[in-house]
This record gives sequence, C-alpha cells and structure tokens, in this order.
Amino acid sequence: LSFTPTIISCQPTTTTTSPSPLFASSVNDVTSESIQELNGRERITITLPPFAAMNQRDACQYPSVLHHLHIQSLLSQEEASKACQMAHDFAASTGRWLKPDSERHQSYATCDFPVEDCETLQDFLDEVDFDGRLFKSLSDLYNIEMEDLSYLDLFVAHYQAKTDNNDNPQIMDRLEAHRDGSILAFSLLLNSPDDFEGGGTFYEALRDVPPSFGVLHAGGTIRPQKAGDAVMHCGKILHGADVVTSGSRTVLVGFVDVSERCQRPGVLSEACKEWGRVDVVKYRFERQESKGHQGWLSNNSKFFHGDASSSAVKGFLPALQGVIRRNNPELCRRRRLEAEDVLLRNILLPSEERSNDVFDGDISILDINFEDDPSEA
Ligand SMILES: O=C(O)CCC(=O)C(=O)O
Ligand SMILES: [Fe+2]
Repeated sequence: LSFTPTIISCQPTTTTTSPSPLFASSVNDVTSESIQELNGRERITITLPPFAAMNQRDACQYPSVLHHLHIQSLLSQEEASKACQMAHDFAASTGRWLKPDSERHQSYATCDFPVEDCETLQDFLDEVDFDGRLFKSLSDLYNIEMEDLSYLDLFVAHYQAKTDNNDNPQIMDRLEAHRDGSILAFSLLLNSPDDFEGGGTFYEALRDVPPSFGVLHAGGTIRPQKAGDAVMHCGKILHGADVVTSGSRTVLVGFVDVSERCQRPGVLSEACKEWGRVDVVKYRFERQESKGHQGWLSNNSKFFHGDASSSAVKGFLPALQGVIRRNNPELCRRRRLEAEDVLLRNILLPSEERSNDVFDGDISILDINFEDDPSEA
C-alpha cells in the first residue's frame, strides 16, 4: 500500500472565518479559526486511506471529515501535569486503577474512573474551560454545531507495563481493537511521553501506512509528543491502545456523541450488520471444520414441540466452499475496513439536511382524568 498520510501543521494564520464544509476536499479546507483561538497551538492531521471502491451512491466521495484524525494540544503541559497529579491522588485513595471497570465498559473494560467522581479534577477542568476548548475544536474540525455534541463518557484511564515486579494480574497494559459507542472520541495524554515506552492509540486502517513526523509509528500507532496533546477521531474507526512495555501511561478519554439530527438514518446499523457478518466467519468455519467439511444434519428438535421427525426439523446442512473461502483473516480485515470507510462517507448529514425539529424537552401531558376512568370504579 503506497498511501501517504496527509499531515499538516496548523500555525496561526489569518484565515477568513467562513464555515467549514461538511466534506472537506482536502484537510487544508478545514478552517483553522479555532486553532488560532487556542493560542496558535499546532495541529497535525492524518487521513485514513480509502478501502471501499468509489460508489456514486455514497453521500460523500473520499475523504469525508471523519476520515481525518487530529492531534492537537488541548491542555498545556503544566495543566496536563496538574490534572495527572489529581487523577493519581484520586486513584491512589480509591484503588480505581487496580482493576478494570467492567461495570461501566462491559466489553472493553479499562482501569479507569469517571471524571465526575473526582471533584478536584472536575473543578480544575471546569476552571480551564476544557469542555469549551474540546467542543470548539471538534465542532470546527468535524463541522458539527457545538449544541449537537455531548459527552457520553469522560474518564481517566491508566495503562501500566506488566513487569516482573508488578504482581497484580488485573492491571491493564493495552486495550484490544474496538469501536467506541460514540461517533466522536478523543484520548489526551496526561503524563509525559518520557514516562513510558510503547503505548499510544493504534488505528487498524493506518496499519500499513509508513511512520511519519514523529507521531505516526509502525503498525498505525499515534503517539503524541507531549503531555496535553489529544488525538481526536471518529469513535467508529477500529482502534485500540498499544501495549505499554515499560512505565505507565495516563490518558483522559472522552466519548462525544453527535445528535441524531446530524446522522443519516440506517448508516450505522448497516455497518454493524456487515461487522457482525465478519465476526461470525471464524465461528462458522470452525463449526463446519468440526464436521470434517462434510455437512451435517441439523437437530432443531429442541425448538419444536410435537413431531420432531419431520424433514423440516432434521434438515441437511451442506458444507459450503464460501465458508472456507471467507475464513481468511486478511479478507475479514478488508471487509471490516470497507464497511468502516462506507460509514465514514455517509453517516453525517450535510448541514442543510439536518432537521431543526429538535425535541425541546417540553412534554405535553394528555388530559386524562383518572377519576372518570370506569376501571377505577
Ligand atoms: O488509550 C487510548 O489511547 C485509547 C482508549 C480507548 O480507545 C478507549 O478507552 O475507548
Ligand atoms: Fe476507544
């Protein structure tokens, strides 16, 4: 794959403040207005390569704004260091980093705590207007009104190398590839990159992209170069946390949802269906293999009452070549990434198609007089 990521450094410029287009034809089209407001902090943008073939029915031709990952400082190094200290103090007094929180994150549990549980950290982030900085950046970069963005979760996660002198098997040193529950997400490094080796956020779609600019490393892993830098991305891009091989890495992670009025209905469920089909490929192969690829008689009698001898109940399931052909890890990876690319092209509606009928929280109560209800009599 000879794809080179698009990388730009956004220094403060005198760009006009025209609204950013939904689907920027190049990352340079994304307005840098907010970047100037953030004290001219540098931003690096990396664009995922295309995986799906061009399809005229796609709402947007590659790349859409969601194909871009942005690395940008959202806290100064001093602010990040203060926040990190607060997080450590809280975790030390509660033991929250000693075992994965599988109640809050059922499938991909991390050793973490929600920011709202730690008053000092919450107050500090409020004081520096962290939410304002983040939402303004996400709004400009992904062309979504600030009012359409909301937190689904905001937490501090801690990864620690599994070394000989660490006897807690529960600590976490990595996070397997997954997709977040939200459309947007970010991961902000709170401690110094000098505190650990390995780590970083990896993206399956960047796996074969050559390393560059000191932030993109082999295997598609992004490692910000200083504390306070965040990687912002679409949460539906397959990603995870690379293994920390020494020291520890502390990150502030946020899942940011986008109002339904900005999303094209059906796009997420279509992608989920395809990911689900790929997920069962291995299982179907293993089941067929266990029958020697000969086919087998289904035994559905447990689902039927009555005549369990009918041919509808005991059907012959033939072995299929397709089950064997599809059981190819590289093919499965491509199918997942193709569906991801199609989702990125289609999920956001252009501004003019976003409905203004937002539910304003005003509930009208139907005029039911219980006293007149005959059933009460
Ligand atoms: O540690 C990271 O950079 C990624 C964390 C993440 O993806 C998650 O918690 O969902
Ligand atoms: Fe994630």
